Amino acid sequence: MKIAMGADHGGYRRKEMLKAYLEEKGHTVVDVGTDSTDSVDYPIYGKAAAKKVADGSCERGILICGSGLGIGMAANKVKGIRCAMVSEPYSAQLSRRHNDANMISMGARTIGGDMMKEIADAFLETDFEGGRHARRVAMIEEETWEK
Ligand SMILES: O=C(CO)[C@H](O)[C@H](O)[C@H](O)COP(=O)(O)O
Repeated sequence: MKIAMGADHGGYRRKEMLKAYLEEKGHTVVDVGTDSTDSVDYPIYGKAAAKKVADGSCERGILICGSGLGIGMAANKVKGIRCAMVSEPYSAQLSRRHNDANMISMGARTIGGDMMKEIADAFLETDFEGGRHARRVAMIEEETWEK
């Protein structure tokens, strides 16, 4: 699978580790940076990776910052992106089964490396169930929505 990856300085080392793991498993990673632990602004990398997923050049995206929160919020501002902020594999699996998430974000300051690998595997190996969930995902994607 072709996967967009992005991180800020807080997530840089984990991104490198996870990129190597995913490439070893046969995935292709499109790395939008950052490329060091020098301080940067996470929205740049969250949005850059999200655009790769939104324009179809990557099938999924994985983001890492200090908490996993801000970089995921930034990604979700890009139309067509459903980025789930996750910290364990079951939520990653459900984000695919029920929400058709096309990106996840994780926190390097809260999640260990081995757990990140398990989360990434769950995210990448789980299919969307469709059915009633497709209706709900379509509602998320509506431009305007009234109760
Ligand atoms: O999600 C974040 C912010 O909402 C991330 O944790 C950032 O990595 C964090 O804000 C970076 O903080 P720093 O003190 O500038 O390293």
